[in-house]
Amino acid sequence: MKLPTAQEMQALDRCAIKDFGIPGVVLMENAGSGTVRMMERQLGPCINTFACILVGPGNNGGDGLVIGRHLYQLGCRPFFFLLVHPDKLTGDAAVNMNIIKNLKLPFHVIDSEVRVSTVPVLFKQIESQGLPCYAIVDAIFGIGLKREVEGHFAAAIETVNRRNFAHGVPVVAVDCPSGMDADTGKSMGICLKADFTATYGLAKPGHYLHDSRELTGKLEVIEIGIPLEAQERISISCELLDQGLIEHLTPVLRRKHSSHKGDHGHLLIAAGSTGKTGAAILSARGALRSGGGLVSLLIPHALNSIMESSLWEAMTIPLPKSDYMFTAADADTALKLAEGKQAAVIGPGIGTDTETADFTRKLYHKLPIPLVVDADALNILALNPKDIQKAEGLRIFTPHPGELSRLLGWSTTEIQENRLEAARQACARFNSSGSKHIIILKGAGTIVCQPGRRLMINTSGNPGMATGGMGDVLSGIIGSLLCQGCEPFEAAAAGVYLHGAAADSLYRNVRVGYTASEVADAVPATLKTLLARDDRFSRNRRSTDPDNE
Ligand SMILES: NC(=O)C1=CN([C@@H]2O[C@H](COP(=O)(O)OP(=O)(O)OC[C@H]3O[C@@H](n4cnc5c(N)ncnc54)[C@H](O)[C@@H]3O)[C@@H](O)[C@H]2O)[C@@H](O)CC1
Ligand SMILES: [K+]
Repeated sequence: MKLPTAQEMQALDRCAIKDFGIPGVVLMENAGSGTVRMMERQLGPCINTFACILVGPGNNGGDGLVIGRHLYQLGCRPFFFLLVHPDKLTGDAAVNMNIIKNLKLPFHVIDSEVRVSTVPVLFKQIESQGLPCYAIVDAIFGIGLKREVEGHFAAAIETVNRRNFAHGVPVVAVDCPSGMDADTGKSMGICLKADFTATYGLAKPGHYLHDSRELTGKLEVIEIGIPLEAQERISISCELLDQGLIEHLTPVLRRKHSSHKGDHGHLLIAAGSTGKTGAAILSARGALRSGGGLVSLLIPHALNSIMESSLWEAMTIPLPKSDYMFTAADADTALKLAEGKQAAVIGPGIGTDTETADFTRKLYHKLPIPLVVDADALNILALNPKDIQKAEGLRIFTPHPGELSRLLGWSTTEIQENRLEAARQACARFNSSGSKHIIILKGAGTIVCQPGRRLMINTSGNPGMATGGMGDVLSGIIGSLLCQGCEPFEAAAAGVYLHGAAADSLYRNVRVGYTASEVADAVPATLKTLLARDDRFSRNRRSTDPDNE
């Protein structure tokens, strides 16, 4: 699914109205009626209840008026709380206000902080008439929010968030919770906390970024009649990364019956130092568990026995001049060992010693094959970010916000509040003209971005993943997908989705306490589930295939 920014969504609306002749008021009617259908699906029938509808100054408020009218049709009594004087509403919102007046439906103007403070009292008065409250509808601001929320708007949002006057009453947000920046998910001073959000036409990036899950609640996309042709005319760069990506795992999932290990790629991993040998093991495990044919692990020679005893399936290559950490004197050997491999990973657990930094920089600049650049390798590059553009082969960077902060010189808060922009900036800075290095900005809603390509926000994953070693596993998964023949962007995106989906399979039984190695071990079953869900892979299966047993 495409995720338009506020500006792109406005362009889509305009295109539907101007190019296809669909009146805005029709789109608004569809938005409102669709939301009421969603409410009845989620909350049950609304007959013999009342609803409080907070109406803002723009078209989001107009949607709220339509919602109230449709609830009324179904036997619910709507009470409108207008945050602007009704005479100030314009366009389609004014059309709908006129209908509310003609129907003589009750409304209260709460256009000052003092008036907002009367909302709980009015609520109790309505309640005392003997009807239960069905829902509070937040139609204050949608994608037209322009600045920090202040004054009586902020007071109204705070009143709903406190909800001490309406315990247990569900809050339904219209398009996005008021106060949320639809592009970034950032709260603009204050943001309403919804239980459900009905968003129109397409979801927006903000619904998947920052802390928006807590603000948005359960999200549903309501079809409002914007023609698909309009989507083809408006360029939308951001997309949702979901299981639709499975098709890009074709090289991994479709194996010839006669395939052998040499058909599934050979990955080189440079990882580990004293105290961080686990990072190397986890990266190799991620690679092997996602179907990699062969994995060779470069390791400082004094640590080799640990690797040999822990990793049976990977080959370890002790580097002779590196004792407990990688040294520059082994860089040429490592470059030589990369010959014949399809991809490499560098960084998990290597530390940032100056010798290791020289070793890493040499590999980073000289390796001609695609290289996943992770963890300490990113911290090493951050010491001299200007050099990042000078690389022989394609690079896939996998920073978490802290690592990207060092690379970009932004604070982690700035990155978290502007995750899409941070990923775009990194893409611009790390690429020179013609290069296609990929950025994976990790965290809730991991972003995958490549110049001239799509920008994707991941939907898989859960808070249980916030524990050591998860990133090491991801680096191995992506390296392995590269080796198996996935295109770089697809390897990055599908790898991110697969990693999160494997963790989600564990999260179904436990919330916290599962480990990175368990996530790696969950990858094969996750791949099988993804395969089973996708018809393209189940078609043409023969009765003798193991899956049919
Ligand atoms: N044809 C369309 O354009 C459609 C629009 N729809 C709805 O319309 C919404 C967008 O409508 P608008 O563009 O009117 O925008 P909004 O209704 O989101 O808000 C804009 C209004 O709020 C004011 N405002 C913005 N930030 C403020 C702040 N911080 N403090 C105080 N006032 C502030 C603006 O001056 C303007 O009056 C969508 O989110 C959606 O709910 C839907 O009805 C579908 C069709
Ligand atoms: K809203």
